[in-house]
This record gives sequence, structure tokens and C-alpha cells, in this order.
Amino acid sequence: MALISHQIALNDESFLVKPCKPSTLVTEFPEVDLSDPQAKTLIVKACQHFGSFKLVNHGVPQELVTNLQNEALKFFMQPQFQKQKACPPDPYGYGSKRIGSNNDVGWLEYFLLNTNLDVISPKSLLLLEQNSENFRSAVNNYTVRVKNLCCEVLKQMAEGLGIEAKNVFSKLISSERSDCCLRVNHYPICSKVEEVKTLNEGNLIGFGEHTDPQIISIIRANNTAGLEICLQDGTWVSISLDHASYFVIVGDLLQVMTNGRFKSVKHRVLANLCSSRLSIIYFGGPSLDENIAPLPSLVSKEEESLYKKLTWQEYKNAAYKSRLSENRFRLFEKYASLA
Ligand SMILES: C=C1C[C@]23C[C@@]1(O)CC[C@H]2[C@@]12CC[C@H](O)[C@@](C)(C(=O)O1)[C@H]2[C@@H]3C(=O)O
Ligand SMILES: O=C(O)CCC(=O)C(=O)O
Ligand SMILES: [Fe+2]
Repeated sequence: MALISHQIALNDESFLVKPCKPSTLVTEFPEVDLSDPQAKTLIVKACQHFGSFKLVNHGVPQELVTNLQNEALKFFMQPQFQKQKACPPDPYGYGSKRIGSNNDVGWLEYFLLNTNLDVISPKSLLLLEQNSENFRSAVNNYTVRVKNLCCEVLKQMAEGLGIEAKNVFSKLISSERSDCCLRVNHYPICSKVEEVKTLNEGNLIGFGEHTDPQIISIIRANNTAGLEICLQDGTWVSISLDHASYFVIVGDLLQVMTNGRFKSVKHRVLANLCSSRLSIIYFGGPSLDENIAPLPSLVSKEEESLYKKLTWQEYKNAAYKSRLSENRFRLFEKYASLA
């Protein structure tokens, strides 16, 4: 199905980001084959250096992805008044151009649902109910499989880190009350290409720089470029993602639980001026009352625990009050208030 070209007015100056450091294409970006016996070692290495990696041979059937993409496109093609029945996002629901509740904007529209039926929010239910049975089953079938994938990847991380209880991370996601969500982002083509080129050296922010607050995020996108990650030296690299691979991102909670061994990576999406982009992201979060702190087995005698304990609810509340690009780690840092 062809992607849609939307007309969104380019009159909001906050889209026009300051020229950012140019991005480079890293050809040797880590790619992990989940069926490779070395996968756990490669995953740990990638999470330490890049806070992310590409994942192939993951076992999620292409059909589930294609169904969800098609249903999502049907949703986005509806008239605005129909989509806006699930607006404004709270954070769940349908959103357009505004991200979160703190004046962040981006060249996109999206829907966000929490997927666990035990804790599903009213807006997520509304979104499911206002759409067809095909939409609901595409969402359900996909989330069941991607959640399993999340757990598999988290088990490999635990094994790779030499942790005895290999379900130490995955049990947080598989719990009945886990706080996981599914987001579908649609970045339309910007029809005013010339205007953007002149005003902003060709850069139009789709989704501004941020880290993901949860444990892990798993991204699937159509073939369109736009996703970038920030390397440790502050340079941005463009991630070329084909339609069959996943991109896995370490979230803030995983950085805390690994006592900083894994890096929660800053990433952003630049809108593509030639073709629209559709991405599907599954965010794996623990139950709201889960205490998050560095795992004792990862804090060696010589080291100290870098972060204090917070529940996911405490961290989530604070994170959702912050701007997209804010450094939310201060909340976890033990010595921040002494500085
Ligand atoms: C500006 C914001 C949007 C966000 C909540 C926040 O206040 C800061 C974190 C943002 C983020 C990034 C990852 C996910 O896309 C998201 C759903 C999340 O959990 O944290 C978004 C939030 C959002 O879109 O509401
Ligand atoms: O759309 C994408 O590829 C990534 C968006 C993102 O980082 C997010 O939704 O948190
Ligand atoms: Fe993100």
C-alpha cells in the first residue's frame, strides 16, 4: 500500500531546528543474528558501545508486520476529525505534531496504546474500539510476538552479562502488570521542500532527540531513512534499516539496572523530504510499582552503585513532566543534589 502524503502547515517555527551537527553513515553498525550462538556476546558489546543494535533472524513473521502497517496506514488515511476522536493523547491516543505535554513538536502523527489488557488505559481502549476488528487483531497479534522477542533479547542480555538468573530483565516485561506500549509513527512527506531547504539547511525534525525511559525499545520501520543515533563523541549517525530488520534501543531503566554498563542511547528522527516513513515501536516497561536500581550482581566490590532506587511509577511521572531532550537521569543519580 502506498504511503500517504499529508499537508501539515509549516508555520510553527519550533519545527525549524537549529542546524544540527551533520550525521555520518556508519557502515559497520552492529548487526546481531539472534540464531547465532555468539548473539549474547555481540548484544552486550553493542549495548555497551552503542546502546543499540540491528537485529536479524528474529523469528517475527513478516505477515504480522505487514498487517499492522496496512491497518495503521488505513488509520492515518482517515479524515482528521475521525482520528481526533482519540485526541489529545494522555499520553495514549492519537497525536499530531505535538509530542508529550511540554511543547515539543515534530513533523509526524502517531498513535500510542498500552497493550496489557490488565492495565489498559481508557484512551487505548477507545482507539481499539473505534477501529475495525482487523485493526484490533493486527495490534494484538503483533504485540504478542514482539513482546516474546523482547523477552528473548533480554534473556540474551542477562546471559551475556553473566547473570545467573537469566530472566532477571525479561520477567519484568512478561509480568501481567507490565507497562508496555506500542507506538506507530507516521512521518508524512513535507510538501514545502524548498522552504525547509532554505530555512533550515534541509533538516526538519520528525521526532526530536531523546532517550527512551523504559527498559527496551524495539523498532521496525519501512525502508525510509530518518532514524539517527548519537555516538559517545556526540556525532549523529544515520541508521539504515531495511523492512525486515529490527532496531533495538537500550532504555533508561536498563542503563540503571546495569549500573551504567549499557547506555541508554540518544536518538532522533529527521523527516524525510522525499518519502514518508512509518515506524512501529514496542516499548518494554515493568509494572508501575516495580523498584528499579542497579542489580547487586553488577555492582562489583571496587565499584559503587551509581543510581538510587526509584519505582517505575516515580520515574515515569517525572519523565513525562520533562521536555523530550531533557536529561532525566538526574532523578536517578545519587549525587546530583550535592553538585
Ligand atoms: C516529551 C515527552 C514525550 C514522551 C514523554 C515526555 O515528557 C518525555 C519522554 C517521551 C517518550 C519518548 C519515548 C516514547 O516515545 C514515549 C511514549 C515515552 O515513554 O517517553 C514518549 C513520551 C510521549 O510521547 O508521551
Ligand atoms: O519513529 C522512530 O523510528 C523512532 C521514534 C522514537 O524514538 C520514539 O517514538 O520514541
Ligand atoms: Fe525513542
